[in-house]
Amino acid sequence: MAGKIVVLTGAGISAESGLGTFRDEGGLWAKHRIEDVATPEGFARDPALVHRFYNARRIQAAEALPNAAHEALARLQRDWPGEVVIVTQNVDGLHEKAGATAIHMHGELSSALCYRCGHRWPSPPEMAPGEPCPACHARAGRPDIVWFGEMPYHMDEIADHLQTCDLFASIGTSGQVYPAAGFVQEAAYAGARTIELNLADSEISRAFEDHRVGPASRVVPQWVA
Ligand SMILES: CC(C)NC(=O)[C@H](Cc1c[nH]c2ccccc12)NC(=O)[C@H](CCCC/N=C(/NCCC(=O)O)S[C@H]1O[C@H](COP(=O)(O)OP(=O)(O)OC[C@H]2O[C@@H](n3cnc4c(N)ncnc43)[C@H](O)[C@@H]2O)[C@@H](O)[C@H]1O)NC(=O)OCc1ccccc1
Repeated sequence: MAGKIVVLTGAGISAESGLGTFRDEGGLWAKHRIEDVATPEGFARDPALVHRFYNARRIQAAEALPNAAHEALARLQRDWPGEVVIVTQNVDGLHEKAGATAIHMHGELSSALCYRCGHRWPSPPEMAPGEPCPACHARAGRPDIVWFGEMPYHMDEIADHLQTCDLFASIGTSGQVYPAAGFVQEAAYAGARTIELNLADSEISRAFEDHRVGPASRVVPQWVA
């Protein structure tokens, strides 16, 4: 019986598609204060600033194309005789553009959320403060993104997959943000083999049995083949 594979992806898998990572040279967090643009407190303080930040990323992501790493994972998900679950920290839609399905634990740029009634709807390219909710009509629209201090999405489903996978792979993530950075321990503890594919060592490289170092567009297709 072919094993079950869980693949965790981070910003590094989309870097070669032209979408900046967070912590690398000239990354998003070098240009923006996390407290201002990626916390509920920052949104309450200055929603216009937060919308500008996500509007720019939403337009960039809409124009971006998946690279060979996204395509290789879509192929693996299609052709592997066992189950392949992609859990992504990314808010871009590049896994889906490559034909794969992914669990978005930190939300999606293409979705808007009403913080009054919880309704979700396809986000307009540009959101503005007081975005009206099409369900309750409150002017309470926000980017459907998990900010720091907020509970990530689909955590129960993800926990089940980590408990039942035979192989856990991590691609393009620095391992600095929890709970995602703790997934390798959960999977290893449940008996899974573990592999990290990254451009450089991460905060959690020691937790992995196997490593492939290099750009995702090269090492992921090689690993899948
Ligand atoms: C800074 C850190 C210490 N803080 C946290 O972890 C906090 C607090 C916290 C919780 N538990 C803890 C335990 C210890 C310490 C702190 C905490 N966590 C939270 O607040 C989380 C919510 C965190 C989510 C925040 N939102 C994001 N993103 C959406 C926004 C947006 O996109 O704007 S986080 C964001 O940063 C994270 C890290 O980014 P990466 O994707 O890894 O990117 P990065 O730039 O860092 O690294 C890129 C990597 O790629 C590599 N690379 C570059 N180019 C390539 C290339 N070409 N090929 C291959 N690899 C490449 C580089 O070498 C590098 O390694 C990702 O998750 C990403 O989504 N919520 C929460 O904990 O809720 C309660 C809770 C309680 C119980 C159980 C569950 C929950």
